[in-house]
Amino acid sequence: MDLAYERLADRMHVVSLPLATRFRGVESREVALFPGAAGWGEWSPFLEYEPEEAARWLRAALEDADLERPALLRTTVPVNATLPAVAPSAVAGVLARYDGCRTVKVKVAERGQVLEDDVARVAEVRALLPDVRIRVDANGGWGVDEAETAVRALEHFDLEYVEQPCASVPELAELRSRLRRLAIPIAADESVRKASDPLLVARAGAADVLVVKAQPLGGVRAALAIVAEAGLPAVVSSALDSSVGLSMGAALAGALPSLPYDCGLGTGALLAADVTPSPLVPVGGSISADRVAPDPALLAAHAAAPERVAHWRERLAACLPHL
Ligand SMILES: O=C(O)CCC(=O)c1ccccc1C(=O)O
Ligand SMILES: [Mg+2]
Repeated sequence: MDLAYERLADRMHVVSLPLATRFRGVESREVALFPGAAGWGEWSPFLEYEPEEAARWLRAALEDADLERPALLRTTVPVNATLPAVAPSAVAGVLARYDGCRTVKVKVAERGQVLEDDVARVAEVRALLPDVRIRVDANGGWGVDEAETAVRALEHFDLEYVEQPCASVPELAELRSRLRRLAIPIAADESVRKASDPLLVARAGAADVLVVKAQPLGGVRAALAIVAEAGLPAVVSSALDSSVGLSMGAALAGALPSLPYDCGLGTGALLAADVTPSPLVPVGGSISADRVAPDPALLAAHAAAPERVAHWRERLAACLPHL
C-alpha cells in the first residue's frame, strides 16, 4: 500500500452530500474517496473524530481501494430501514424511502428528547407496519435504570433487540442480566467500534449480538476476524456512508459465514444525493454486494469547498503516523 502523503492527497476526492433527513445532528455528510488498484475506497470518519480513531477508518478505505475483496458467500444483503429520531408525523415519509425492508431500526434516547418521544415514534412505526421487525438504537444514551424503564415501556411493540442501550460494557452486562427474563437481546455497537479492544464486550458476556462496521474496525478483513473470534451473531451496519462506503459494508456482510439479521446498510436512502447515478439503496429490502464506482460528473458536482478539502488533507496528514 502506498502511504506517501502527497500521492494519497492527490488521489483523494472529498465530496459533501446533502441528507434528505437530519441525522446525528447534521444536514450533510462529507466523505473522502480514493481510487485504487482494486476499486474505490471510502474514508468518512465523523468530523469530530481524532486522528488515532480516524486512522482506522483510513486503513479500511485504502485496503478496500487497493486490495481485492474476500470471496462473497451471497450477492445481495437484506437491510433494515433506519429511522432517525424524527417526530411521529415524519415517520411515514422517512419509511417510504426504503423499498421492501422487513426490519426497521428506530433511533431512541436522542439528546433533548424524552422517553415519551421514543414510545410515540416506535408506536407510529408499529401502527404503520404491523408485521416488520423493530429494533431500537440508543447510542449509549441511557443509564441502566433508564434503559430498563425504556425497554419495559417499548417491549409490547415487540423488539428484535436493543442496540447499545448504555455506554459502558459493565452497564450492558448489568442490563443484560436484568433483561434476561424479558428475552430481549442486547446488541453492542459503540462498545465494539470505539473500544480499545473490540472483543471485550463479547468476552464479558455483555451482549447477544455484535454490530460491526467495516471502516471503524479497520477494514473488511479485520472485521471478519473480530466476528470469527467473538463467536456472536453479527449485524453489519454503515456509518451513513456514500454508496462506495456502503458497498464496503456489503462486501463484509457478503463474506460473513452467517448473517442471521438484516443489516444497517440501507442508509443510502437518507441521502438526498450520492456519487453514483444508481445509488446503493434497498430494492425489495436488499442491496447488492458488488463494488460501486463513483461517477466523475457527480464527484465534481458534489465536490467539497476548497477550505473543506484543505481540512481533509490536514486530517490525512495527521492520520498517517497512526496507520
Ligand atoms: O444501523 C443502521 O441502521 C444504520 C447506521 C446507523 O444507525 C448509524 C449511522 C451513523 C452513525 C452511527 C450509527 C449507529 O448505528 O449508531
Ligand atoms: Mg448504533
